[in-house]
Amino acid sequence: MANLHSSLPSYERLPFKFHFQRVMDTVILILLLLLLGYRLISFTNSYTFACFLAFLCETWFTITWLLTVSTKWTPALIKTYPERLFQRVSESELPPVDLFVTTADHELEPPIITVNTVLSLLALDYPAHKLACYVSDDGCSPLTFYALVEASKFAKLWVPFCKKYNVQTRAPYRCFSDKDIVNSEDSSPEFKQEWLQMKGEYEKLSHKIAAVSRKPIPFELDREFAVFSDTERRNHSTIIKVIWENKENGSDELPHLIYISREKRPKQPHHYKAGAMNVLTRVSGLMTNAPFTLNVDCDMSVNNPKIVLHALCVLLDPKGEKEVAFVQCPQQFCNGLKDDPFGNQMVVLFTYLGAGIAGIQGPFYSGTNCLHRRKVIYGLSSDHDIKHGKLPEKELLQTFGSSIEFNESAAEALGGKSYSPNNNISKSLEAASKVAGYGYESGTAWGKQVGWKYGSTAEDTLTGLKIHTKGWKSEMITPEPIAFTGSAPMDVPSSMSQQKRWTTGLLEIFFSKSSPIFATLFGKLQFRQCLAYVWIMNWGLRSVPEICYAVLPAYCIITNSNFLPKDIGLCVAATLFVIYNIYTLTEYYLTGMSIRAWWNNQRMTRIFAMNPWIFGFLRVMLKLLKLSETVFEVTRKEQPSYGDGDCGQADSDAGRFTFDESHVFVPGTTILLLQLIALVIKFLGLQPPPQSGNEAGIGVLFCSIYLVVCYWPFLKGLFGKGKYGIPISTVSKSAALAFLFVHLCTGK
Ligand SMILES: O=c1ccn([C@@H]2O[C@H](COP(=O)(O)OP(=O)(O)O[C@H]3O[C@H](CO)[C@@H](O)[C@H](O)[C@H]3O)[C@@H](O)[C@H]2O)c(=O)[nH]1
Ligand SMILES: [Mn+2]
Repeated sequence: MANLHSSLPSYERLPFKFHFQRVMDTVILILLLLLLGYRLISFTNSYTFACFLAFLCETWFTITWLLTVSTKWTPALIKTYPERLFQRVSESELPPVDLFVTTADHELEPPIITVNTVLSLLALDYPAHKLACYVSDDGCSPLTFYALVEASKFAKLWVPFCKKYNVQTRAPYRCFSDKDIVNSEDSSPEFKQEWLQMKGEYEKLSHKIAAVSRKPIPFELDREFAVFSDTERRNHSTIIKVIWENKENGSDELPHLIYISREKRPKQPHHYKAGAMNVLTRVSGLMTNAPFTLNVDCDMSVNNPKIVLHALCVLLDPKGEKEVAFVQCPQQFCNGLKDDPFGNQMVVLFTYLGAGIAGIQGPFYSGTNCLHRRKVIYGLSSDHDIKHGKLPEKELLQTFGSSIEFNESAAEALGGKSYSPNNNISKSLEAASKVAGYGYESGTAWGKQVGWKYGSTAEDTLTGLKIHTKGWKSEMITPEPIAFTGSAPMDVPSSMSQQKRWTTGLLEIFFSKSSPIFATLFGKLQFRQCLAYVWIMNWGLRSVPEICYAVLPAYCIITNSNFLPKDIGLCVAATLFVIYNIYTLTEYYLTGMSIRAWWNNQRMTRIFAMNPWIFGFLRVMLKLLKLSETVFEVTRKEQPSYGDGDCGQADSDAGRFTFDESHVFVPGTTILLLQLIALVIKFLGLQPPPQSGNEAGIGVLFCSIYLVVCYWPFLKGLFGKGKYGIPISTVSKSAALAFLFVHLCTGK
């Protein structure tokens, strides 16, 4: 029986079919093709510029839809069975895992957030002596360091408490905001008492951190902090501090905790997050060299303490061992505002497109919540043949740089299967400092063939794409409860800048040597996986037809012309509109979302497509013309204040649209003003006489009004005050653009 059991796979990929979706996807595709066909035929007797432009835009939308359909067509679900894993691997045989956390700015990312993430990692249900947690601080902040030192003291109480009572949510602020835990009838008085005690300790910890953040740290008082005394954020030497070392090698102690702030020098490129990840990879390679790494952003805390075991079900499975490079867990958000007002929770997107991609070559690497194989990060392809230590020394030097110690560890990781924990923590400090220096990578393969890839602000998608190109698969796992939870941007400007960065980064990849198209032609990227990558990279390109299409109704009303097809063609377009909306609404309903959430997402898709995406597109164009470089702007994270709500967000105005001075709001405001001007012209009867019976009819009017409804938050913003109002500078720019447009249309 035992044998039979041990031969069962520890994970399964279960394909399934969304029948309803397939039918609807196909119907919509057919309608789109009919519309294009009608347009082509009607061009023979009536051709107008507006119709031609509309045809081009609709062609683009049809291509986008085709990519969507292909991506969603064969969804799959991965099931993991940790109990079966233990039939094959005993607890003492479990491999070590290195944990990476990145933070970059103690103001945009308050240290208490990082602390919670780190605590949730230290408390993972996994032998502690096989874990090592490395925190990369690109902000070189003594405050972050201080917070981690204090957190490690608290961890000595917290981790045993979590394990003793099998607490499920191990990020303290989330645990303490869940009052049901302690109010439940099942909890023992002893637990309740300890819970309150822990809560008190956590409060002390957060007060300490808050107090220090209000005043400068007195470096001279504490030798530990002296290294920070003459540092500037972008000009300092490497700082590596072993905050806690698990010297006893005990499984019930705490995992190692190491703070790293890599060397930075002014004007030297540091490659943002990708650069930080490569330093983490090298330093950990010297210190613990675990065959697997788990990386999270500073705001993504563990929600399922058994997650490493679930991921290992895939990574250690005989089949997974050969095929699967990384295991990705979805990004889910615990601070979700009601009805997703800013359309950034992406629930429906993850459910359908996420499952779809999982059924092809596997999920994209999304930068966080992911377990990688170290040897794949070091550049191994799926049909590799490197045996232990077989890589010639010269090749190692050219690939991995000049550190002999690191090259030894890399050779071991590439060839070996040594799963026993290495413990060279303090001994490796000097070598570690060297590999974290800014010049270390020059002339090596870091950022190109090995490690996290440079050249895109979506380093995650690029790195994952390179791995898929080598023939590896990836798997998406969704255990119960969900693996990690984080925070989605809480306001519109942050969402906009995040969308802008994503579009920029994705489009950068599309136009580079690493483009998925080349990867399919010359590499091992599967064809439909390529289409899935093109689908997501198409965001930036889509902004152009979206904007043209939104300008068309205003143009047609102002000039009294028409861009919509006539007769049957108009029926097709109208049916398409109705079916598309009913269909998307059903998808929201099926995922348990409200009608409001559906509408918010519909309108935010239009707003994202026409605002941040176009800036992403323009930035990449400028980069291609070598006129500017792209940068990674860190998203602001909200300070958690447990006690109210799930993630501590209880602002009554949360969910209201806010604006800032950024250019990102100019296109939207202009489009809105254009529609308003057009509607005024229409209702005052100021339109010119129609040309050859082609006047702007009810359809055009409907499109214009629909856009005003989509831009309702902007309309309110025109009259709002403070951060709720669109700044005068933005309104003036948009007004100038709108009037220029009207002038060009009418010649007046
Ligand atoms: O110079 C930098 C810039 C950023 N980061 C870290 O990168 C992470 C992601 O940054 P964030 O501003 O939170 O970006 P998001 O848009 O939320 O991130 C998503 O998109 C990024 C790519 O654009 C991925 O790297 C992330 O993993 C993914 O969660 C954070 O932990 C930052 O501290 C650095 O370490 N160094
Ligand atoms: Mn983030």
